[in-house]
Order: sequence, then structure tokens, then C-alpha cells
Amino acid sequence: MTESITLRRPDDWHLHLRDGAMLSAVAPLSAGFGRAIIMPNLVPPVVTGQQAAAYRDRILAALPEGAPLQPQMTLYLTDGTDPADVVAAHRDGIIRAVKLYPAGATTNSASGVTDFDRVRPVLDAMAEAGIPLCVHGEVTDSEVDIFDREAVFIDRILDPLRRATPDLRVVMEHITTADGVAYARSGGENLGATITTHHLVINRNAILAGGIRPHYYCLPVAKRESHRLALREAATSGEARFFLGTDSAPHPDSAKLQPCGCAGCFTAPNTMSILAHVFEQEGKLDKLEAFTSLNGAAFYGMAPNEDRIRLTRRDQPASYPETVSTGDETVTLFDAGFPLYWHLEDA
Ligand SMILES: NC(=O)N[C@@H](CC(=O)O)C(=O)O
Ligand SMILES: [Zn+2]
Ligand SMILES: [Zn+2]
Repeated sequence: MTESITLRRPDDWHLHLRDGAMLSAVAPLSAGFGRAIIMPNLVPPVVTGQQAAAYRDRILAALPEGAPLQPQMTLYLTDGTDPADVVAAHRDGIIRAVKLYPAGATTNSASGVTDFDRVRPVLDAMAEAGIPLCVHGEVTDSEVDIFDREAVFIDRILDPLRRATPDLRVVMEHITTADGVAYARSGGENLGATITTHHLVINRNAILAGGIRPHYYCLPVAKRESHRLALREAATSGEARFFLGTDSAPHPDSAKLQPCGCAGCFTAPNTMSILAHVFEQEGKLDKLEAFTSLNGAAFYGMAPNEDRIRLTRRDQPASYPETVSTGDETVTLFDAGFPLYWHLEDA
């Protein structure tokens, strides 16, 4: 028996589209989302309003004619960010948010913040103007175990930062722990959290047990099973503070399959099929639309998309390519490890 569900068009509140040939290859694969918050960690990073506007034009040029996707640009916060430029870029409709990477935390984060006191004027200006801060929440201290870096970040950095600037709207990006879920729940309307598709599917065994699997390696790294279960409970709860940010982060296979391989899972193409499966497994298909299409828009103060998408459960699994070509390189899709019976129908 085929079963169908109709949802408002989903949004992706955390997406890496890259640049150049990679952008051309991957942008069309996210074109069916309504809005996407575009991560600014290019090399060099997107740090000024002018650079964000130019990057938005390159993204629009890479999208197919008539694609629904409206890129929502972000600036990469550095120790040298000018508060006036941030406020002006937001006022002029160029940016939707600012992204905080602790220096050295993840892919292309070398220009990230080293000293939180230096960015205090920017955070104050953002709080005043209502500009959300999207946070990669991991400490970078080498003495802190990589599996504890999110929880330690919450205690040492995020909580003090929010106490110092209570009016700042903050999104905890790609939370991976029960600690992240609990902290998100402890906040008020100013605090939201994105959850990725892949962290609902894999725990750390997927990366390490029975052989090392680079395509499951991302940051923050997947944690133990109890944390995955906490994320699934949060994502499927329908609570307004939790929403989809795929963190689809394509890297060429030549950069993933290395003695020191890059972090990132590429989930843009099959995200909706995987999420429908997860929500069905949890008996929460009725909460899928809140997670993918309502909660994030509400947090960002935007109306939900007007048009709809349809997902149909068929007996035959949906087929997705194993890799996407960028011309010279291939990028491997995230493999959920189970057949994807939910098909995303053409509009
Ligand atoms: N998530 C990842 O593993 N990688 C992201 C960076 C990030 O979101 O931290 C990337 O840009 O490749
Ligand atoms: Zn990140
Ligand atoms: Zn990311």
C-alpha cells in the first residue's frame, strides 16, 4: 500500500554550498528547499556584507531556472568584524545571521574567534538589531576529549555568553548530545537548535567499528547511542526550538579519503527520504513538518513556505546515486544504511 504525506516546503537552516565547481554541482541538489542558511566558511571566509552579496549572486547563478531555494546569507565572525558592517548588511537584506566558529574548531575555521571579549561589541549590536548568532559549539582545547567538546563549550562559553547578552538570539548549530538538547530546552524563545539528518541516524560506532569509515566522519563528531536517541526524541518532539539544519557538507572524495581526511557528511540529496524514515520509525510522522518546515522559519521570524512537497512511501526503495560528480572529482552521498522507501515526489 502506498502512503503519502504532504508538507509545507522544507527549509535547511544550516547548509554548505562551497564555491566554484563544487557549488555548481551541489547547489541544484538543495534547490528544492525553500530557504537555506548558507555557511560562510569558504577559503577565504565570507566576512563582509559585500562578500556575502557577491556569494549570493554566485549561488543564484548556480541554481536551475525557477528553483525555489532562496539563499539566506551569513557572515563569518572574526576578531576583526566591524559591528557597523554587520548591522548594515542585515538592514539591507544581505544577511540573515552571523556565524561563530571558535578558531580551529572545524573545516576552514582558522579565522574564527580567538577571544570572546573582542567580539563583544558585535554581539551587543546584533542583540540590539535582532540578528541571530549561529554557533558551532565546540571548544578547541586539545586537553578536552573530542567527545566532550560540545558539553564543555556549553558550560564554559555558551552559557556565559548568553548571560552576558541575554537579548541575543542564538542558534546552537548541529547539536550532537543529550547535553545540547537539555541546554536548548533550558533557554527561552531566544534560543534554538538545529539537528542534522545524519546525527539522527548514526552513532560513533558507524565511524569506527569494524573499520574506519571516513564518509561518516563529521564535526561535531557523532557521539554514543544514548546521545543519538536524545536527538531523535528532540527532533521528533515537535518543540519549536528544534529544527532541521542538514549541515550537508560536501568534500571531494580525494579530500575525505586521506590519512587526515576532512570532516563532513553530504546529505542534501537524500535528506527528506531519510528524515521521513526516521520520523516514521519514531511513530512521529505527524511532527516531520514542524521540524523541517515550520519551527526554523518561526525562529527566524519568517512565514513558512506557502507551497507543498509530497513524500510517498513505496515498496521499492528510492534510488540515489552513490556519488555526485563535480567534473574532476566525486563527492560521496551519506549512506543511511537502510533502504529509503520514502520518495520525494516532483512538485
Ligand atoms: N560539519 C562538518 O563536519 N564540516 C563542515 C563544517 C562544520 O559545520 O562544522 C564543513 O564545512 O565541512
Ligand atoms: Zn559546524
Ligand atoms: Zn556546518
